[in-house]
Amino acid sequence: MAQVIDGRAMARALSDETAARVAALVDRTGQPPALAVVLVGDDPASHVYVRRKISESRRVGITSIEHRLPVDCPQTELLALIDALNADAGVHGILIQLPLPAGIDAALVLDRIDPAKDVDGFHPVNVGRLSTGTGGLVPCTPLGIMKLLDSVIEDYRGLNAVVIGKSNIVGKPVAMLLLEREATVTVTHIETLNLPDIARKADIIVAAAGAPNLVRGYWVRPGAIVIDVGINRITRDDGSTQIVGDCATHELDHAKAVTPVPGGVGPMTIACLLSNTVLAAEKSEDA
Ligand SMILES: Nc1nc(=O)c2c([nH]1)NC[C@@H]1CN(c3ccc(C(=O)N[C@@H](CCC(=O)O)C(=O)O)cc3)C=[N+]21
Repeated sequence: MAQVIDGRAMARALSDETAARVAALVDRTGQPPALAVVLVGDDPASHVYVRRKISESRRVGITSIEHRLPVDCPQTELLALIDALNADAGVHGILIQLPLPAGIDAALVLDRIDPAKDVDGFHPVNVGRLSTGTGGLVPCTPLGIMKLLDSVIEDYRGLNAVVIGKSNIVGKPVAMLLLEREATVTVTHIETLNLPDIARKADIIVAAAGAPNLVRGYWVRPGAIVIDVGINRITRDDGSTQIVGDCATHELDHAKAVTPVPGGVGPMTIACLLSNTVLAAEKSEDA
C-alpha cells in the first residue's frame, strides 16, 4: 500500500508554528499581522476558499480584512483599492482571489501589488526572485507541495520530477522549486506527446492539470511519489457532487506515497498563505 501523506495534519502542525510566530510578533510590536483578501465577483468556489482562508487566519491570530467588489467593478476601482492597501502600513499581506472576472486584466492587477505584500508570490518581482533563487515570497501551493514532498524525500538530487501542467500558480513555480533542489525536472502540458511514457520515468509526479483521473496506475512506476494538486468537482450518477483530484488514486497502490484529495495539497496551500503573511509582517519590522 502507498503511504497516504496527511496534508491536514501537516497543515495543522505548520499553522501551530505560524501561531507561535504571530504571538512572538505581537509581543515585539504590539500588532498582529494583517491580511487583506480581495474577492471580485461571485464565483461560488472562490467564496468557499476565501471563507476558509479568513477563518484559518483568525485561528492563528492573523487579522484578516475581506474586501468584496461586484463582478462588474471597474478595473480602476480595483487598482485604487490595491494602491490604498499598499500604502496602509497596517496591512502586511494582500491576496487577490483568482480567477478575476472577464474584463479585468489580471496581469495588470497583480503587477500593482507591492511585492513585499504579495503573499501569493504572483508579482513579477517575486516570480523573478523564485527563478533566480534569491528569496522573495513563494506561491502558496508550490510551497505546500515542497513541504509535503520534504516529509518523504531527504535528497532530491538525481531524482526525476515530472510536473503535469504549466500554470503560473502551480506548474511553473513548483518546477523552479524542484530545480532549486537539483531534481531533474520535466514540465509537461496539454500539448505534450506521450505523457504516460514521460510520467513512467518519474520518481516524483506533480499532477496539476485539472483533469479528473488523468494519472492512471500504468503511468506511475513502482516506488514513485505522487502529489495530486487537482481540485475537480464532479457529479456522480445519483446527482451528488464530490471533490476529486487529477489522479486515479485507487490504482496507485504501487506508489511509495500519494497525497489525497481532499486533505492533501489544499490544506497546505492555506497554511502556507498564513506563514507567508507572517513572513511579510516579520520582514516589514526591519523596514
Ligand atoms: N489568489 C489566489 N490564491 C490562491 O491560493 C488561490 C486562488 N487565488 N484561487 C483559487 C485557488 C484554489 N485554492 C485552494 C485553496 C485551498 C483548498 C482546500 O483547502 N481544499 C480542501 C477542501 C476541498 C473542498 O472541499 O473544496 C482540500 O483539498 O482538502 C483548495 C483550493 C487556492 N487558490
